[in-house]
Amino acid sequence: MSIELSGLQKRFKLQHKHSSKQQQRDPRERDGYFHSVEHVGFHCQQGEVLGLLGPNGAGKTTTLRMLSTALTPDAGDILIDGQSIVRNPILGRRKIGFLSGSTGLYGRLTAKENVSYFAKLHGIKGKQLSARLDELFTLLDMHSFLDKRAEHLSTGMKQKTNIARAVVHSPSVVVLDEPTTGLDIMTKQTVLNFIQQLKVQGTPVIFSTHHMDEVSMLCDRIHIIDQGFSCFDGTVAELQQAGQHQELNAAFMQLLKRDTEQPNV
Ligand SMILES: Nc1ncnc2c1ncn2[C@@H]1O[C@H](COP(=O)(O)OP(=O)(O)OP(=O)(O)O)[C@@H](O)[C@H]1O
Repeated sequence: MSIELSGLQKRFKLQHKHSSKQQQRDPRERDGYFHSVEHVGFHCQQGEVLGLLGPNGAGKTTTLRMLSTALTPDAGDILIDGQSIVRNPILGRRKIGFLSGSTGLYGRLTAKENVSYFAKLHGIKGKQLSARLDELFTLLDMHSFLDKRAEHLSTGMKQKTNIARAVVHSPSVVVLDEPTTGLDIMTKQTVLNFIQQLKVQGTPVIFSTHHMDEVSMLCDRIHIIDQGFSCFDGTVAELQQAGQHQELNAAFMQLLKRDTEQPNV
C-alpha cells in the first residue's frame, strides 16, 4: 500500500482585479489566478505517518483536497499502488479516508447513525457493520455519546464522529486535515492514539498539523510546503539538521527563512 503525489498544481480564478500597485501582492497571484499549489510532490508508504507542515496559506489544505478528489489538479498526478486517482476519482474515494476541517455531520442523526449511514453508503452491512462500528467506537472512546444527536455534540465528540465516519470503510490511505485543532488534551490524545493504531495496522497516514509535539510523537517523515512549493522532505532528525536546531519549531522557522532567502535551493 502506498500513495505518491507528483508535480501537483492548482490555481483558482480570482474574482476581483488587484488594482493598486501599493497593495502588497502575494507572488502567487498572477494572470487573474491565485496559484495555491505551484509544485507539490511526496509519497507515503505502508505503515508510515507523514506530517504535512507549512505556514498558514501555504497550500496544505488545497493539496489534501486534491488527494481526497474534492478538487481536480490542474497538473500532476496522484497514484495509489500505481493507479491514478486523478483519472479514476471513484477509486480514490473508495481507497482514501478523508477528514476535512469542514466535514459536516447530519445534525438530526445521532453519532452512531451518522457513522452507520456512511458505512452503508460504502456497502457495509449486517455483522460486518456492527463489528466495524464497535471497533471504531472503542478505539475512539465514543460509547458515552453514541445516542446523542450530532447537533448536541461537543467539538471533540463531533471530531471523533467525523474521524469514525472518514475511516469506517477501512480505507487503504487515511488523510486528515488538522485532526486535533480545537480538541482538549484527552480528546487530542485519543485521536493521536488512533493515528498510531492505523500505523500499526500498516495504513499510510498523511496529516496536516501546526503542532510539533504531534510531529515528534507520530511522524516517520515530515513534508513542508511553503508558498505552494514542496520545500523539505525528511525525518525529524533531518529537519533538525537542515534547520540547525534540536528544537523543532526553531528548526522549522530557520528552514523557511533560509528557503525564502534562497528561493532556488
Ligand atoms: N477557492 C479559492 N480561491 C482563491 N484562493 C484560494 C481558494 N482556496 C484556497 N485559496 C488560497 O490558496 C492559499 C492556500 O490555501 P490553503 O487553505 O491550502 O492553505 P493551508 O496551508 O491549508 O493554510 P492553513 O494552515 O491556514 O490552513 C491561500 O492563500 C488561500 O487563500
